Amino acid sequence: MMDDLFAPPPGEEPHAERLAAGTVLLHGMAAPLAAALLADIQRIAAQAPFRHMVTPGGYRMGVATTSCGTLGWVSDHHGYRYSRIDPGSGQPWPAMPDSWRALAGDAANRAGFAGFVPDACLINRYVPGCKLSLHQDKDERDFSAPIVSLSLGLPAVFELGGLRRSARCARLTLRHGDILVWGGPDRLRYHGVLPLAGGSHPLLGECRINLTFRLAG
Ligand SMILES: O=C(O)CCC(=O)C(=O)O
Ligand SMILES: [Fe+2]
Repeated sequence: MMDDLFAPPPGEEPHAERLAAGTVLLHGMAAPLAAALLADIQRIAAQAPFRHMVTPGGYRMGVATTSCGTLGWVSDHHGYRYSRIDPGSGQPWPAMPDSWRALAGDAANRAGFAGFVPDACLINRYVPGCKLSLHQDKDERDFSAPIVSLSLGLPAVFELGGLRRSARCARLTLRHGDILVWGGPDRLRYHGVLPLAGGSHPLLGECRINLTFRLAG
């Protein structure tokens, strides 16, 4: 597959690009695992289907989301929060696969954040035209743990802003298999995703899936 040409050969370290003191892009780190990750995502989504959450302001999100782990991210007219229960099913969220937790811990470690053990993974699905407005990830209880973000499928333009909404954003392309880690002084940076461009990915088709691993509780 085309994209695999850009993944590091087995046993070789992924190219790590430090973008800021607490922000590292691990190019293609997850590409060799993409098929297994996708099979896990399909299993999780069979139990906790992707849905379009409604923001506290009453806006239906274009991005479709689900979660796995002890806690899942939910939004409704009461606000944004983490919940042990999937409001769609009334059941706990699907378990986070051990291999996902290990991969996220490994990525965090390579970025300089040792000992990261996520308890939540938010799974976002974008189709062409979908975007995610500039925001901070601040619903988690403890900001000492980083955010580990893994991208699959179509490439997206990610906006990396500053600690204030008004700060100028850097733009970077997140490609299939890339893992972006931000933490420490960068943990509360504003960030967002520009409208996804059209296209078709050999493995995922006309979509992009992003996993964000968090320590939420
Ligand atoms: O899709 C992405 O790359 C970012 C997702 C994100 O920022 C979030 O889920 O909070
Ligand atoms: Fe975010």
